[in-house]
Formats: sequence, C-alpha cells, structure tokens
Amino acid sequence: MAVLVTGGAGYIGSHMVWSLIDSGHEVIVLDRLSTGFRSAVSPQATFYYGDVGDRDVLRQIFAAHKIEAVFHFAGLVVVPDSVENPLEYYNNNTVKACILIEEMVRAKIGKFIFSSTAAVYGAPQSDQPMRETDALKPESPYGQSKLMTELILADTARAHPDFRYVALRYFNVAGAERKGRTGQSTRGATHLIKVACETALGQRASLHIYGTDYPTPDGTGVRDYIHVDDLVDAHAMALHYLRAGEQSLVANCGYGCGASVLDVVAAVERVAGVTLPVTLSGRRAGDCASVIADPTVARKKLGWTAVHPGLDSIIATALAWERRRPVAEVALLDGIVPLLATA
Ligand SMILES: NC(=O)c1ccc[n+]([C@@H]2O[C@H](COP(=O)([O-])OP(=O)(O)OC[C@H]3O[C@@H](n4cnc5c(N)ncnc54)[C@H](O)[C@@H]3O)[C@@H](O)[C@H]2O)c1
Ligand SMILES: O=c1ccn([C@@H]2O[C@H](COP(=O)(O)OP(=O)(O)O[C@H]3O[C@H](CO)[C@H](O)[C@H](O)[C@H]3O)[C@@H](O)[C@H]2O)c(=O)[nH]1
Repeated sequence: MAVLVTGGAGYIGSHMVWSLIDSGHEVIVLDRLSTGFRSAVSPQATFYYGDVGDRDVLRQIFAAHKIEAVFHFAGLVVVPDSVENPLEYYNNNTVKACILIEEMVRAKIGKFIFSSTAAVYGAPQSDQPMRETDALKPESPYGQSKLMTELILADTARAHPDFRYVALRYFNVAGAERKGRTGQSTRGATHLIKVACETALGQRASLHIYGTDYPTPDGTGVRDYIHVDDLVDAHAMALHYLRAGEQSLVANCGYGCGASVLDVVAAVERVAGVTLPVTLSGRRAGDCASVIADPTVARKKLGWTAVHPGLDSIIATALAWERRRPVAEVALLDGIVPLLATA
C-alpha cells in the first residue's frame, strides 16, 4: 500500500515525504509546483506534476497505485493574500479539496489527513488557549476556506462510514528538518520566522513588525510556534490512529505557549548573534492579536508530544537551512539533484 501526499513539494509536505520514506512507506506526491519545488521532493518518492483539482490526474494516480491514505497539504497559505484574492483561496482550498475527497470516496480510499489551521478560530472569544470545541469564526477567507473543507469532511464521514479523517489545526509552523534534507524555500515568504532569519542573514533589508498596538503584553501579535518536525510526527500518529480503526478527529497542533513578534526578534538575535534591523509598521489585514493552542486532544487521542519545543530550537534549524539553501541550489544547477518535474 502507498500513501499520496498532495503538496509534497511544499514546505511542510516535503518534510512529511521524507519522514514517510524513512518509516518505509511507498510515497506518491502530487504537486503543481506553484509554490513548491521539484527539488524538495525526496528522490525515493514517485512524483506527479499536476493539480489536485484535476480528476483525470487523480484517477490516473488511484489506478496506478494502491493508495491507503491521503495527506492533503496542497493549498494556498497566506492570510493577507486571501483577503485580496478570496476566490482563489475558496477555489484551491475548498473546491479542489472537495474534488479530491469525492474521487477518494469513488476509489474507496478511506483515510484522509488534512492540513487545517488555527485560522478557523478567528479572534479568541474567551481566554486562551484555543480548544477544538471553541467557536469557529474565521477572520479571513483563508480560515473560511479551511473551515469549509472541515465541514465537507465531517459530512462525508457521516455519509460514508468507510471514509475517516484527521483534521490537524496547525498553529504557526516554522523551522526546518533537523536532518537538514529539506526546509522552507518559499519564494517571497511572509511567515515571520522565515522572514526574520532571512533578515538576520542580510537577505532582506529590514523586518517589518506589523502592529504594535495589539492588546498583548508588548503590543505585538502573539502566536504558538511549532517545529515542523513535531508537526510531521503528529501526522504520522494520525495515520496510526486511523489504521487502528478510530473515529474521525479534529485536533490542534501547537505547543500551548505563545511568543510575540518581539520575542521572535529577540530569539533570532540571540541565536544568529546579530541585531535585526526592524521597521515598525501598521497592522496587517486579517491578523488576530493572539492565537495559542490547547494541544490536549492531540496528546490524548494521538499520543503526540512535542520533541522540539522552544523558539531557539526552531530558529536554529531555520537559520541552518537558510545558510545551506544556496549550496543546495548550486547542487541543483550541477544536476546533482533532479530538477525537472517528471511530467
Ligand atoms: N505554514 C504554516 O504555518 C501553516 C499553518 C497552518 C496550515 N498550513 C497548511 O499546510 C499546508 C502546507 O502549507 P506549506 O506552508 O507547506 O505551504 P507551501 O506553499 O510551501 O506548500 C503547498 C504546496 O502545495 C502545492 N499546491 C498548491 N495548490 C495546489 C494544487 N491545486 N494542486 C497541486 N499542488 C498544489 C504547492 O505547489 C506547494 O508545493 C497548506 O494547506 C496550509 O494551508 C500551513
Ligand atoms: O514580516 C512579518 C511577518 C509576520 N509578522 C507578524 O508575525 C505574526 C505571525 O505572522 P505569520 O505571517 O508568520 O503567520 P500567521 O499567524 O499570519 O499565519 C500562520 O498561522 C496561522 C495560524 O495562526 C495559519 O495557520 C496560517 O496558515 C499561517 O500562515 C503575526 O502577528 C504577524 O503580524 C510580522 O510582524 N512581520
């Protein structure tokens, strides 16, 4: 049996692929390389260049491989971009997810692990941290697009008992694989830790701090940053959970503690040994003041615990990846790593 990883050429998906390969899985990747990189995909995976909303490609993959489970990472991820381009987000994150789910039901593939997000909660209605049972009031089209997919999953699982899923609501994912084989290569990245690391290495002139008047201890936005390796472990545990015959589940993936933008700046300065040039800017569209996870459900139901908590550990791996990324790109140009999509 094989597993399909959509978006396996992207940041988190490429980490998942390596982890699945390490644990002996046959891995199939489907990615249209809109933000991902062919070079990020383990050479041991079978790569399909295509769109997750393309029924012909899905049927071809499901016919060619005996797929046991689908990890669905393919999606658009930038909150402010979703405010500008809502239809693109609803189309890619909701409509195409619906097509994938429909094709899975048709092909009798019954295990689905979904990349959901803390953005489904919106601004906290009560005290932090966020629990899965809290009100769902997304503040951005991005959050709405993911919430709608969660609703589609719940209804599908109700109607088709052989279809079960785990929706993992990621909080802020950062860092790079500790083994150093992959990391975040996103062009024009907007995620704070990546941008801060690029600034520390002189690749950007300055880090903009978006909003200093939030109702948080230091006025800047607070988030629950989680190491990508820990997040990937949660996915592996979700697959075990579904294999054990358990019921569909929605679970937060975060550490349960928050760091402000200024905390991140201080940590990058500490780990990189430089002073970051910063620019104080206004709030960014769609942003919430503070988002922190209650990870109890993931711990109790999946047996998931964090192995790499702490900002410094996250930032050290992110910086290490940023430093070696140009070398990896030169290796690509030399043809050491396959560059072109197979189709
Ligand atoms: N990075 C985070 O902090 C974060 C937080 C919460 C949720 N998520 C979710 O995790 C998933 C992965 O995020 P990421 O940070 O790795 O982003 P990413 O942009 O690095 O990866 C997404 C991958 O999906 C591919 N893709 C996009 N649309 C596609 C389509 N229609 N067909 C085929 N391939 C397609 C892209 O080419 C890319 O390789 C997304 O669904 C995102 O919403 C990410
Ligand atoms: O250059 C930057 C980038 C970000 N920020 C601030 O840093 C915090 C984190 O911003 P990110 O862009 O890193 O991440 P978001 O919180 O906007 O969004 C991320 O986390 C969300 C859940 O909290 C969703 O999961 C989403 O997919 C994912 O991109 C926010 O307060 C933001 O305003 C800055 O000050 N400067």
